[in-house]
Amino acid sequence: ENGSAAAIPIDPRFDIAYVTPVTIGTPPQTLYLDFDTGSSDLWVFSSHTPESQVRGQRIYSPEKSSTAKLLAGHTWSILYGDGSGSLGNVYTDNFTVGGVTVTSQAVQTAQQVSYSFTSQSEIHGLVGLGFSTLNTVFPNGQLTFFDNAKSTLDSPVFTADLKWKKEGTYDFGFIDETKYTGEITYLPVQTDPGYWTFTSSGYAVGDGAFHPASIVGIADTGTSLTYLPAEVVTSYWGQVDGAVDSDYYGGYVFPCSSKLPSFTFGVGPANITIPASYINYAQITEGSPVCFGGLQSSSWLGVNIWGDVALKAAFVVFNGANPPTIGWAKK
Ligand SMILES: CC1CCN(C(=N)N)CC1
Ligand SMILES: CC1CCN(C(=N)N)CC1
Repeated sequence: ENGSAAAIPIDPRFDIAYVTPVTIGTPPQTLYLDFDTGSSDLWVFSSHTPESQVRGQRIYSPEKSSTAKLLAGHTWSILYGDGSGSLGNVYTDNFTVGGVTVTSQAVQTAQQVSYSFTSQSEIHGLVGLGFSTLNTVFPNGQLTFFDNAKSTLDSPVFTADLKWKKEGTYDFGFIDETKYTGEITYLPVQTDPGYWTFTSSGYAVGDGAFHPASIVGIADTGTSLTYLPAEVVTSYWGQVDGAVDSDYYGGYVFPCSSKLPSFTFGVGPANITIPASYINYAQITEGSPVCFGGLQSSSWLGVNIWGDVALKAAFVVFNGANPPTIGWAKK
């Protein structure tokens, strides 16, 4: 059975993250979760999360679900790139996204969440769509929703059609030809250590010359911005008057009134152009004349990340066949 579900920006001012409605258990409990191709744990705020750490989030209560089963003796603990994290225990239960149901999905219930999750009331947990090798459940790692659902889908794929300040979609099991233009260019995926890792063929700043390069990075729906090698981002921000890489603000900032160039990245013989508006990411605080860039340096990260700023410029196919590949199309 195939499915389709909304990817809803959690903030109307800038695309910090997208959430998608899911139902868990019997009777169904609806939560809005952050679908994250950069991790592989499915965890939720729950009746096991201390009240002091819950601030407006919906919670999953396994004790209210007739189909919930404790996965005895199993625990999990995860730390994300931005220092946030969570930990807890594990149940299996019915899990449905856009009409696709997995009847015994490992649902990791949070017993602790870090402050950045407590402070984000719109995110009720995460659905990891990375490779299951990254799953943190101990002593036995669990499968992602996609790995569990794959065999029931017409095709072992899911697609991301994220949008700038608008609702997009995640589709499961099929490729919707109405969501893209031209051809889809498929690239090989390196599945070790477990991200959707691919190699971009280069970049161009605005209408400038294309610079062939091999940029190894991950396609990551769970990261807001795009983080690329220092030489790439310095050549981009070098075209913007007043842009500086600010220690104080933690990245490239620029005068909000600046006219930004677009950014084009190569996908095999094809390319995707990120409009300037997507890179004019947000004012550093409401009403400030200083804006934070959507393109930042990856030098402190140790990995290049094609986050939402890049993904929302494309229609992206996460092909879970053997071997997996990743497809990119304009839209
Ligand atoms: C490599 C890092 C990318 C950002 N992360 C994520 N989307 N969960 C954490 C891992
Ligand atoms: C993968 C990301 C999900 C959202 N995050 C957060 N709310 N602190 C960061 C990690």
